Amino acid sequence: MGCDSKVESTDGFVNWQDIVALTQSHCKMRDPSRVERIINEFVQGGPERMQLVSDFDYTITKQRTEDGGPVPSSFGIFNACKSLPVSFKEESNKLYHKYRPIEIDPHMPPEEKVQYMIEWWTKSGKLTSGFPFDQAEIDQIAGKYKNALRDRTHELFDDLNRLQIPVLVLSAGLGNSVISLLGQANLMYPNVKVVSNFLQYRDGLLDGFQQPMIHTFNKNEAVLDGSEYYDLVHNRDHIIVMGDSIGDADMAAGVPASSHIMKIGFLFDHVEANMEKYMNTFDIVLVDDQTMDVPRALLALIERQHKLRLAGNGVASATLLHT
Ligand SMILES: C[n+]1cn([C@@H]2O[C@H](COP(=O)(O)OP(=O)(O)O)[C@@H](O)[C@H]2O)c2nc(N)[nH]c(=O)c21
Ligand SMILES: [Mg+2]
Repeated sequence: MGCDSKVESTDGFVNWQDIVALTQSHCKMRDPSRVERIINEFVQGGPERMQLVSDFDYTITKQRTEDGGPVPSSFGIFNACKSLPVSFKEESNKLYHKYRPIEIDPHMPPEEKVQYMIEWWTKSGKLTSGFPFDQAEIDQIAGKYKNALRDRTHELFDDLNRLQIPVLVLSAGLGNSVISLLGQANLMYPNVKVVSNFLQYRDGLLDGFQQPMIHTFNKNEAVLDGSEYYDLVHNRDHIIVMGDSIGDADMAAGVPASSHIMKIGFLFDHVEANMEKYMNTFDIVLVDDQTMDVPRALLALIERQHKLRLAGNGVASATLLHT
């Protein structure tokens, strides 16, 4: 259905019920009035105050494809490469089976998990060392999944590029796969930055991951402190955060407390069991939504008001259908 917005207002105020994408039955909001307030702040602030932070795996890629085919994670794309030594695959599997249950253990407090996660990413880096590896292998596999991106991802990235809104793709996975897939899908616009774990080479052989290590518990904007990207976005206090895991909601941690943050969560697995947690964590929960329609609807409103302002018309007085 695209990002239709049915907005009729004489004072520029947007009612959430008029945003068609938000009225869909699979779009859930704990507090619609809060969502409405933030949208109006975004609309009034304009594109120059906006930034978007997104997870990659199962947020930019789909959680479910039309043909039911699986979508590998960024580490999964690497692990599917044929030239990897058998011992690498075995050891890496062992690590996964040891640490993944800890990562998702609902009883262990996060403070305790951090050490285990650092251990996992460190051991994984050590394993990813000492053998030759050609990026072309990742490119070949990633290329097969260009169509596994959410519907209208291209339109979303076009919107963001046109509005010059910085996009941070933050992934605790493997950056080489992320960049490869986004690049082959022609989405690596100049306003897109990928912060993730990248392969490092020494003397022609793999030598683990480059620093800083990005794991599930430091996967937020604080890790950017002092970087060029931080300088670019630190004045942009209107933030859209998108993710599919509960931890993704914290990706804007590190930005000034006064910021307005809209957290969008894509929920697919174990919907009933997870619903309450997602509703308490994200402002908007999208259940089995494999599109970018909701973030696009927000951007359409921001762009519409921006254009009216540029045209010398301070408030929205137009009726705009099917933008
Ligand atoms: C170190 N390490 C971490 N992971 C997983 O990769 C995920 C990357 O984290 P993420 O960027 O939050 O991606 P997500 O969208 O999949 O949540 C983590 O949640 C871990 O479960 C890993 N997965 C594989 N296959 N191999 C690894 O070495 C490895
Ligand atoms: Mg994810």
